[in-house]
Amino acid sequence: MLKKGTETELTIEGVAFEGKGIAKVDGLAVFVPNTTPGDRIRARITKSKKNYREGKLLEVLEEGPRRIEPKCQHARVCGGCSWQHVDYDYQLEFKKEQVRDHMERIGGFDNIDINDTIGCDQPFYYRNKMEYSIGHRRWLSPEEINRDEYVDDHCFAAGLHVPGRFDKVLNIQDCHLQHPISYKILDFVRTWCINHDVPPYDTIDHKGYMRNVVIRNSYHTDDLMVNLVTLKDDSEIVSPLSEALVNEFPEITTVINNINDRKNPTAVGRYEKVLYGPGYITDRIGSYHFKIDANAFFQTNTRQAEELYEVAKKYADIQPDDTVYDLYCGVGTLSLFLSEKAKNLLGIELSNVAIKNARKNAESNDVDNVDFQQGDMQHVFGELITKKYGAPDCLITDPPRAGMHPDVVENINKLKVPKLVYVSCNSSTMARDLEKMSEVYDIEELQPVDMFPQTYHIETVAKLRLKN
Ligand SMILES: C[S@@+](CC[C@H](N)C(=O)[O-])C[C@H]1O[C@@H](n2cnc3c(N)ncnc32)[C@H](O)[C@@H]1O
Repeated sequence: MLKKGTETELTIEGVAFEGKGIAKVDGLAVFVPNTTPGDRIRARITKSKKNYREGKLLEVLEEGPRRIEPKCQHARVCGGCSWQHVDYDYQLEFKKEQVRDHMERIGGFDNIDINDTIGCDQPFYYRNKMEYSIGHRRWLSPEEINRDEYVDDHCFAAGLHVPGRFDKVLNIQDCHLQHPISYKILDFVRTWCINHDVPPYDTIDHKGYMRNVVIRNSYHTDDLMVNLVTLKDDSEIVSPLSEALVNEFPEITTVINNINDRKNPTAVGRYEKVLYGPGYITDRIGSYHFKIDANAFFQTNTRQAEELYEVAKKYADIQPDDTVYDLYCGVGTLSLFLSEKAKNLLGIELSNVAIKNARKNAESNDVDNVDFQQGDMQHVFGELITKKYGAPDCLITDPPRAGMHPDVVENINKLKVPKLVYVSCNSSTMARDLEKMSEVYDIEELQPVDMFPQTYHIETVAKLRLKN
């Protein structure tokens, strides 16, 4: 039954991990992306595992009540927004239920209260950075694939990689994630390169020239950066392109050229040159300003980062005598935001570059009650550091998707911190960690915040207090 390749009709009953719709056939789960509860669909089974199947949506026979028409023509193929076909209120409801499911199933917490998800005022065009790829082969549309004749996919393709395919680029015509000027700039670069015989990067043979176009814009100011990532250092190509861009789009405030001659498909070059303007943009989070260069980390949804930080600040309830720890502090944006009321704050972070930026950010904002320590949390955070900086009255932890190392969790338990705030971009690992902390700390409140509308990702802030 339901072998790979079988075509079948299914009714979607719920939503599972990564936002895929779930149907049940004789008790067996079938996961189908691009579907929503209540949809009656025709699907092809693409993966047959012992306990589940995966399917590909072929046709929606009857639409579920929460299905809407995606805004973007690329929505079903592109990896950028997997949830554009779901009405935004339902996205928020689902995200809350996903946190509940993880807390119950993984954390073992029953009947837990979870606040309604804080939604994004602007569920489209919310990103302040897009990293577009350039390739020599484009992704074909389903109609082209199903045609009986050969379709040549070689071209100057500019857009986004289809999930799991790094050799082909979806040649996008529009995008609803960043301000519309972003894809207009991309379109201009594509046309200019085609007209001037500038070759796209060939991922297989490691040849060609143009690799990425990265666009960063500021939310609070009018700064706009275009970063042209190329395989070679050739100012005869890139300088006239930069001039043409600035002439066409007076909104551009700086143009950078990152030269990446490595095979690694990153948009971070071995070195960079400033072609126009100051070489960075500036933005704010709350009242703190940040100088953001082409490769600096910065929260990608500025407005919603402020919402998230406000929740963390409220839950931290910092008092003037408090020593605060900010674990996994990145470039110190949250640390600065929280430093205002604290006696002192220590940020700890693995990345050397991020720590250097955190120190610079503190200096340029005249914040002198913060300190930053570089190192792997598992080894740095513990008795030694608390002897040096004092025991924390309040601790914020914002780990990567993998959550915290068990030794870090154990140290937090040993420290018995009066006020604890856990910020998480992955509620399943957060639930796992909170379960290990449940003998020492009580969960007082859980707040999901939607940083990435049109995707299944959800950020959650947990307020924890030491048990009496
Ligand atoms: C979710 S981000 C934190 C973002 C930051 N709090 C902010 O608001 O911008 C997680 C951070 O953890 C850092 N990180 C990852 N593994 C780490 C480790 N083993 N030790 C210390 N920091 C680590 C990453 O470099 C990253 O900056």
